[in-house]
Amino acid sequence: MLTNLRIFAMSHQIIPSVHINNLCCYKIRASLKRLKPYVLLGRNYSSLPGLIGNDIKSLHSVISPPIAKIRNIGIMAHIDAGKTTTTERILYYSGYTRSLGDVDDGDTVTDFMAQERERGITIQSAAVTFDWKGYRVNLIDTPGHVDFTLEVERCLRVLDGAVAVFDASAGVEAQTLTVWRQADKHKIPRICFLNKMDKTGASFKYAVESIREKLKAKPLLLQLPIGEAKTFKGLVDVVTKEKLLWNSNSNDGKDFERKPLLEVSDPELLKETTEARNALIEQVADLDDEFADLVLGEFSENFDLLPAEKLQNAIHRVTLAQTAVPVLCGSALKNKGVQPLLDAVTRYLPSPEERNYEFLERVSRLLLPFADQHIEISSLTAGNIALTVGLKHTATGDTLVSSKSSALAAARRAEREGEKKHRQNSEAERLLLAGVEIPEPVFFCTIEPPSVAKQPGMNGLEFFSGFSLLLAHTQTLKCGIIISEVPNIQFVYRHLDKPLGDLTANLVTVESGEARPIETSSLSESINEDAFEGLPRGIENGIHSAFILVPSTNYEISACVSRCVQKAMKKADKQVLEPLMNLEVTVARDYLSPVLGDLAQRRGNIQEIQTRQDNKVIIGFVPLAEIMGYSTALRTLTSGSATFALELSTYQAMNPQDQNTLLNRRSGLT
Ligand SMILES: Nc1nc2c(ncn2[C@@H]2O[C@H](COP(=O)(O)OP(=O)(O)OP(=O)(O)O)[C@@H](O)[C@H]2O)c(=O)[nH]1
Repeated sequence: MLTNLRIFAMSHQIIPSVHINNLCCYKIRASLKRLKPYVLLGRNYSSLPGLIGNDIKSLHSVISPPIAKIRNIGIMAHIDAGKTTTTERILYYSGYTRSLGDVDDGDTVTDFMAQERERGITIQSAAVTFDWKGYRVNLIDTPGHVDFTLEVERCLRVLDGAVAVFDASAGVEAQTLTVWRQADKHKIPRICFLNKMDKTGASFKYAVESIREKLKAKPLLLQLPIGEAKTFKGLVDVVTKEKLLWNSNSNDGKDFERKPLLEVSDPELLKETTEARNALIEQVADLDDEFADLVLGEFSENFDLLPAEKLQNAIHRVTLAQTAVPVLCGSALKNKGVQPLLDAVTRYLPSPEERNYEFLERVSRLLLPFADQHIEISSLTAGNIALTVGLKHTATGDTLVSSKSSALAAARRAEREGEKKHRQNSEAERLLLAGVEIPEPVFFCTIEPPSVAKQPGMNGLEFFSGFSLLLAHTQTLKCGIIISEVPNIQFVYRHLDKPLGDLTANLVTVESGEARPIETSSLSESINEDAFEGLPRGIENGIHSAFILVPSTNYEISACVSRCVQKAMKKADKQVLEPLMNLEVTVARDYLSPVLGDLAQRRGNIQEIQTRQDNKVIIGFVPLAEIMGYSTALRTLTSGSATFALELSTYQAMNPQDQNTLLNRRSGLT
């Protein structure tokens, strides 16, 4: 039996979680003989779903729900849209917790790292499992901060669906676009939740328009808000034509009433809802042939007679096909709209069997995640997310198989499928699980512990597979967010111990098959034998480093080659290209001038200043070299009220003056 796991590594504890998908009823059997559930209870948790005390029988129902009843979802958004707050409400209403956690009080379940609680932001993804109306939901809360884009990417790979949370007063923001594109890449069906409907400036219409315009998505309005900002008190279910009002005496939002809209009591709202429902039916019929046939046949005369269930089934198919996105609204903080969101998750997002995965794997030890707590289990049905421990050599992006022969069989099948180029959803696509796409690195440095004693603190970095990933994470480190585990960043030059001989690098051009020397560089110190083992790599590194102006290379060979290329470039007409970043800064009107002034000093090129509710959004470009430490500067300039997002745009030619300054600085002249 060919097996296949998706590894989802959880922080630097090196606990990869495993997402097992399968169309049929295979089971994973762990080699563990003992079945010993252990749960470390911290905050006020209810018993885990289906688990009463240490009842092992009920544990089986915990770990073996039917695949059709499983939802593996992620919550994604721009920073501060309210993902963690929404997740907290979800956990509370599902009975997973008995008290409401608050980001602002630093006691949420999913933001369990000390840094997360201190800063009130999500840094690493947390997975939790709970039940909702007979469904098993595995949920991952992902970070919204631009520095942790990679963390979002590795989560998306294991999800079958996602809830995109928006701040209803801001609509689509810079980082929303990034995570939306990532979800597009992994073909993840989505639901939009317009959160913060209670906030001053909240606008349902504005947020929906921004989804249409900026995300180029087709919003399906499944709800309408009753009131906005201060007057927000509930919502209308457009599909069933019911109003949902939250009891103002209920602090936790658990109690709400669902009533049909009536002509006598709500004539205006009923009219508005009927119009919205008719528009929704037409929109879905345009996207789903089966539903179009139904609507045009039986119900063409009167859409009111169309049963809600038929419409819901069609919305599910459209969501799965990703031709449109259901839009819901609410206020997580004020405890409104979260239960209908959960209903929508189970109703519209796909189960694992509706996605195209087929294989599973034998593993030695399995754990079910409950944020920072884990329960050990012996087996797990396909379609779940679980953790496995002790895999020393695996990293994010790896695919585990049960044996070499199954891996070879998979590779052969993938190859065969690869030849059939035009087939959609090919077997190859299903066999070769998507890797993590690492953002292009923009910083280069080497990190070393200041002493051997500090080495264990850095072990977590090993888990980031590959050099470039480490570089990508350096960006995070530079921004000063995960500092406590990692020592200071320094540029490090390596020395070789055993002298062997001198090295000379010659740079030549080859014209009509004839080599003509351009430049020569010799190394004054001697190098040793070992250095020659990595000769091709060293040469490549040297040329690379000469062009991109990194401060150091790994080996003396590289240094010599680099110097040679740099000398040749000095003689030539050279043009330095520097990384240029797309920048979007959201700032309160009062702080616009100082922020613009600061950007001018940073060689910023402002393209547009938009008005978004009470805020101004500055959109433009800025050279990466000028934006170092920007988060601290911006915080100081705006008393911490502004946010910004950065993304590599392109490499642009520097003007002669800036280029001279840079080259002089690099050669130590200034
Ligand atoms: N008015 C209002 N504020 C909210 C709502 N939901 C969340 N907030 C506030 O918005 C801020 C950010 O909330 P979080 O839940 O941490 O947002 P997040 O998206 O998880 O943030 P990151 O994980 O850092 O990206 C907090 O101060 C919340 O109290 C809401 O529905 N209404």
